Amino acid sequence: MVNTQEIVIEVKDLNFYYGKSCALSEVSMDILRNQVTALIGPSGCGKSTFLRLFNRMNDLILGTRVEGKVLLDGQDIYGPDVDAVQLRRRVGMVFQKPNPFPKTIYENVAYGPRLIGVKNKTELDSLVERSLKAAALWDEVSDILQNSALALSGGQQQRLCIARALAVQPEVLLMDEPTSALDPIATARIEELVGQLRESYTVVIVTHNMQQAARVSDQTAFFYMGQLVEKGPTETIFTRPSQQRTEQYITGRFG
Ligand SMILES: Nc1ncnc2c1ncn2[C@@H]1O[C@H](COP(=O)(O)OP(=O)(O)OP(=O)(O)O)[C@@H](O)[C@H]1O
Repeated sequence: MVNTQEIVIEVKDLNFYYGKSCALSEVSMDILRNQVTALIGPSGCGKSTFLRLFNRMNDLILGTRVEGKVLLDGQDIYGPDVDAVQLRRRVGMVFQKPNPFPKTIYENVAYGPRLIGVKNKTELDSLVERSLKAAALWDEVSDILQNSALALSGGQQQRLCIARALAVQPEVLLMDEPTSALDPIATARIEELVGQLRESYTVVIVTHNMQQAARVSDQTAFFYMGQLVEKGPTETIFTRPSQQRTEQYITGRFG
């Protein structure tokens, strides 16, 4: 039985800067294992910046600076001895627009495992199958694994990107508006998939769509102008938020 109150990521007194501009201020938050946490808030409030802290993607942007701590399983991921490439194996990411490599479906999923040294064909085949099954794509592609990934539909490409992220067996999966480029049917499939992923992974998802946050997440965090206004069980945030600003946002009074 999974302990759903176990903390996987702990953020403490975090400030984040793009040059001199402070994008996140004094944020402290726990992310619970095997739960889906949604990050919501108006455009520019810092959701994506916050998400990208967890796999140090912001490091790739020149002039950025982090103060405070981000602990993954108790280890400071901004510590001097942390290898960001290793970290990104443990904390996978899926982006707004599906971005498969211009390779076969099989190669897209096998890419990560190959990079970390999996060479055995049987082992690779089984990892590819397992990852595609976990991403709810196997039934649609098992006969066409050698076809180009670019020939798949947008929704299938996004599930392939999820399979690619899962293939290196991460602990945490970050999703930055993963359905914003998809039609309603493809969106519904990804939402259903997110619900299944929580059984094996911890998911943190940025979404502009409040109905989506309400449908898929266990926990919701509301950000406003670089600050965490409040975070709690999704049902509570959407029915009895403790802050007036949260209520105004979720009832559509500002966006
Ligand atoms: N690469 C960057 N360089 C400088 N400032 C940035 C950069 N990326 C984001 N910002 C600024 O940081 C703040 C937070 O941006 P962020 O993209 O995290 O917000 P967001 O809530 O995800 O917005 P959206 O919902 O529009 O994607 C904004 O003021 C934005 O202009």
